Amino acid sequence: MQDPYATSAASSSVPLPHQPAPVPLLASRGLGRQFGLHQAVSGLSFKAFRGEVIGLLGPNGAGKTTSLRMLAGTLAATDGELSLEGEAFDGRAGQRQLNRLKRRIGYLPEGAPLWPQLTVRETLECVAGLHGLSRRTRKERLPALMDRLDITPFANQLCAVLSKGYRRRVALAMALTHDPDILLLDEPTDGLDPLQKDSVRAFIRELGRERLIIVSTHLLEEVPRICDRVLVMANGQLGFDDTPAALAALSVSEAVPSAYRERLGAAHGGTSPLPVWRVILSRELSELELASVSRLPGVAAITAVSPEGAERVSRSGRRLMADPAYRLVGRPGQDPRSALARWCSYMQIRLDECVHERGDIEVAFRQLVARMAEQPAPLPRVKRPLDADQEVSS
Ligand SMILES: Nc1ncnc2c1ncn2[C@@H]1O[C@H](COP(=O)(O)OP(=O)(O)OP(=O)(O)O)[C@@H](O)[C@H]1O
Repeated sequence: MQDPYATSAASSSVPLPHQPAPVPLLASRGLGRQFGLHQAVSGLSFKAFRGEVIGLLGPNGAGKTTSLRMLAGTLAATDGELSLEGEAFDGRAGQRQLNRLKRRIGYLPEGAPLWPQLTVRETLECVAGLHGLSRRTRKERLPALMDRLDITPFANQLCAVLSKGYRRRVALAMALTHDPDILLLDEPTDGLDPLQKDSVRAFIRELGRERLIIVSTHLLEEVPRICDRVLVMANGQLGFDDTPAALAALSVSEAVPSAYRERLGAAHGGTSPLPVWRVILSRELSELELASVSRLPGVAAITAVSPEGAERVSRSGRRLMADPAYRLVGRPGQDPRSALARWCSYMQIRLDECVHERGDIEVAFRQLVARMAEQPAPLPRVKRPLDADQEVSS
């Protein structure tokens, strides 16, 4: 996985003139959806590229399903537009144009709706027919897909009697029938047993090598395993767009004094994490020495932390004070460790430990969502452009 700080530094570098900016496979600009007077999603903007697996996170009601439905072309947007390899689609896109979008997209909807009166095989045949796949392509693709998702033994079973986990797998197979290059998956591992969860996650990673995958999930532990990038939504708005490691790092940088966080974070989009190291030295630093460290290249701040268990026991059983521990905050994209090591050597202070604090994705998610909840909710437009539940016909 990429180092988040390396990413921040790279993204801030100016592209060389001869390098054309890559065209995103899917992009959304100011996408929004209003249901009646309720603004469910507003100002959703991001660019997504082939080969990315993007996690879409957010608390219940954040707007994830609404966003995925708009991206899949099954729900009309009331604001903004999305584009597929540069071709723009907005709420007024015609059916023919939307069908072109749908041919490129595989969508696994929330709840995995199936046709109860059809068998698994009939379901996949039917979906393949709707996508206009030739008999030959169906013969090659469907058995392989059923094998990969372990549903071959249930091929002749009615969908109505499938267990929740198998319904999910059949729905995933339906989304993949036409071999789309964009996959939008709404909670794909919901209801699966632990072994199947692992198998589907591995499958998603495999599929993501050559496609773009956007996957909504409440299972935060699966995000670092399958995603290269995370979008976090709350109140219908996007509040974070970076790597899973960068999201986890937010939990550590939350512990950084707010004055530094605001000063440095604001310069990097507000939610950018600051790189943090836990440092243990052979002796305590004076105020003067702390000020001297905070001026080293790449250092934003250094603060003393109270170590858990303020004392330790030596081999002889003697109680010793714990080593002085500090939290060293780097500037985004910079690594202050060598400067610190040189300073310690000059000052004849032993640098016992300098460990990158990676943080905890669950803690970071909670903190971020709580912070986003404090922001005012988006105001709906007074005029209703569409009825509350108007959808795009499929
Ligand atoms: N068809 C609809 N008509 C009216 N309101 C809707 C409709 N669909 C969604 N909403 C509202 O839009 C908001 C966002 O819902 P959405 O289902 O997108 O959230 P979510 O993040 O997917 O939630 P969850 O994690 O619970 O699935 C909610 O307040 C929901 O009640």
